[in-house]
Amino acid sequence: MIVLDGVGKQYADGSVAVRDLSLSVPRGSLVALVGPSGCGKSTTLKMINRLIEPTSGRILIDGEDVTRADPVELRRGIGYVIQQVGLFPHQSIRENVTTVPTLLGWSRKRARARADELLEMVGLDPATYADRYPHQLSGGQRQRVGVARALAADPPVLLMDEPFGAVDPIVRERLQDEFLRLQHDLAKTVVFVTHDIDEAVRLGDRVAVLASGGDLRQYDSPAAVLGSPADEFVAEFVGADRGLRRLAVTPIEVGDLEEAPVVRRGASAGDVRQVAAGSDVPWAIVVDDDDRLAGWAPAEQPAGSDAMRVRPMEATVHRSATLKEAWAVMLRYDAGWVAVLDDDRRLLGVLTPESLHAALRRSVRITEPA
Ligand SMILES: Nc1ncnc2c1ncn2[C@@H]1O[C@H](COP(=O)(O)OP(=O)(O)OP(=O)(O)O)[C@@H](O)[C@H]1O
Repeated sequence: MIVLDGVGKQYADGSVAVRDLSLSVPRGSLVALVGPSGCGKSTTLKMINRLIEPTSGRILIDGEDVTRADPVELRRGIGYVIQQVGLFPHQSIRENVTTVPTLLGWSRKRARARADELLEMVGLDPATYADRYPHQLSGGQRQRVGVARALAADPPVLLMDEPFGAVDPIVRERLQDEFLRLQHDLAKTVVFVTHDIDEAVRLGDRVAVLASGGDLRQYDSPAAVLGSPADEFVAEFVGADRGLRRLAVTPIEVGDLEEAPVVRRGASAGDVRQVAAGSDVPWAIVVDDDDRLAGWAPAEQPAGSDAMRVRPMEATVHRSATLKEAWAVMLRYDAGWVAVLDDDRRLLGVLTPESLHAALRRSVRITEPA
């Protein structure tokens, strides 16, 4: 756990970058510091690893005051990833990744094995990339190396300063996804600086919105920052389209789902008509004997045959999807509803535009401050 306790930084010229910031970052969670340019995000981050010395307050990592620690020792326990990666141009990718392990006196063999493991982990095949030099990589690949290097000595804490800021939006999204997957497995304590609210709500377990001078205006879950901004500044910063953004950070919950009329595979056209008549939709979902989705059947079945006509069901999402993904699927298939499935493609229920709206409202009620 990282605790900032009344931390401040006044530069020698008298300018105050951070006035009085208190914030706790729970162990294993990712906190995104977000705010407009010049509000003190980078200064705050650099005070944690003492690239900048605070002029007031205390910073504790697992109860230990960082200002009492030896700065070099301290930095070895803290991974640091910055936008312009800062790879050494004349060293191979493998050598870059093993910088800290080498400083720590690891054997060549162990450091090499670790580098290969990490390159693999960030999606770079070591056989292809380990012996290349930084200029032989794309911007996105260099950022991955930056992440691998920061993780090399398996530090419990990671500080990331706009790490994906220098790449185009599509690569950035891919890097964010990859990083989320890594973080899911590694559960580092991460402080992540960005000026991009979308990135902050996508990655952060919690989001800290800062105004000029490191003034903490809201520190909350992404859904709460978007759904109930603490003041005008936060509302403006998260944007007028925050409602749309909320879709992306609100997961589907089984309680949000509606029940749909269901028939088993092998049912007759008459069964479909009967089941649909008992509900207010002109269709039924078809499942097999294990409740797995098999398709859907329109209530209007061809005349003259009692065999049920089943159509393939494409508008589906996994239960781990967000409301945004569900909405996108609904639009893509021009469907009035999507089926929500578990890992075994068993039907959990359906989501309609109405239930989607209700789910969004629910998410704000839950996260609204008491
Ligand atoms: N060495 C310095 N001397 C004086 N003032 C500084 C110094 N470094 C930063 N500042 C000022 O401190 C304030 C905070 O800077 P900081 O880099 O922390 O902002 P930031 O929120 O990370 O901004 P950005 O998103 O633009 O990187 C700014 O007003 C900046 O001009």
